[in-house]
Amino acid sequence: MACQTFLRLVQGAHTRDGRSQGQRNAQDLGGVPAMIASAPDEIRVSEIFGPTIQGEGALIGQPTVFVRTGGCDYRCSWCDSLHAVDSRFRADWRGMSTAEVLAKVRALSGDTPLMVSLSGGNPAIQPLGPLIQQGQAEGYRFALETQGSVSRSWFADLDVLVLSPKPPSSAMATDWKSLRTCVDAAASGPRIVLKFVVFDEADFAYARHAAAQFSDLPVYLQPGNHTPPGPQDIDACIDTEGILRRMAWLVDRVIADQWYAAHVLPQLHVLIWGNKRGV
Ligand SMILES: C[S@@+](CC[C@H](N)C(=O)[O-])C[C@H]1O[C@@H](n2cnc3c(N)ncnc32)[C@H](O)[C@@H]1O
Ligand SMILES: Nc1nc2[nH]cc(C(=O)O)c2c(=O)[nH]1
Ligand code: SF4
Ligand SMILES: [Mg+2]
Repeated sequence: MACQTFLRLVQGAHTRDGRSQGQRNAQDLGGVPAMIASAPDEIRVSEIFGPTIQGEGALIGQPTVFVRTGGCDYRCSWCDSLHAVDSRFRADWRGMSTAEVLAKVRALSGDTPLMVSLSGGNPAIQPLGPLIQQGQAEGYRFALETQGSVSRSWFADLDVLVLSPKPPSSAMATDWKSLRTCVDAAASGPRIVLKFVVFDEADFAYARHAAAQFSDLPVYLQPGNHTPPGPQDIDACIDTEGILRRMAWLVDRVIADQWYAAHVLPQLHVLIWGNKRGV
């Protein structure tokens, strides 16, 4: 698909159906059970790749294998991983057992344990508890990235839980109660961090407000990117200039606000490779 066409598709998600944010989220959340793979222990996988470096947030720079699950209860207007969200890509997703996923992780890492990032889609809607336990028994560590809409008791077993609630520019509404439940579910175990995508002033204000409600959690801010996901010719339309402009603005904004506890980082992998898959 041509780059511009894809970009229009992604941006169009803002006003696609005229429903309110709350209505859209409620309907999407209602679909969660249907998105869990039919066999109860099967993990719906979009892609497994690496090792590469973690490009975002608290673990930036760490060699990591990514397990990207398929299916999400959100539809962020600017999602950079639509191939793991939109049902148009469903044919590329595959139901895999815990053993199959672990075997792939082992093969990619040359049997040397490292950090595994569980991302998606929303990995919280997949049965990942056994993978985390069995992988950890072999020395692998697990981080999970989620928007905080669905919590699981097995969050407590993670090494790192990255909660990335979605700001106004995403056109999604935050369920603050669910977000709190995620934090509570993980309270006894992993390191928990907040990561916010920021495109504009309203997103910045949202991040400020959300962080204030979880004042003991470290905060990572990253400039949003409008680079569409997918095709191989992605480098041709990477929005590097826009990303760096927003990055500079975000640094200024944090300093002006004396928000000295915040960390500001770009998506390093996007700067290096664009939104290319598998890196
Ligand atoms: C693709 S999401 C998958 C995990 C989960 N659904 C979530 O949103 O946290 C992984 C990370 O990428 C971030 N992300 C997605 N699209 C982005 C974009 N266009 N610019 C910057 N970050 C983006 C999300 O906010 C999240 O922190
Ligand atoms: N290198 C690299 N770092 C990442 N950090 C978060 C990613 C994601 O899409 O979840 C991601 C990704 O896809 N690649
Ligand atoms: S919650 Fe994450 S995976 Fe789902 S649409 Fe938003 S950014 Fe994409
Ligand atoms: Mg990504």
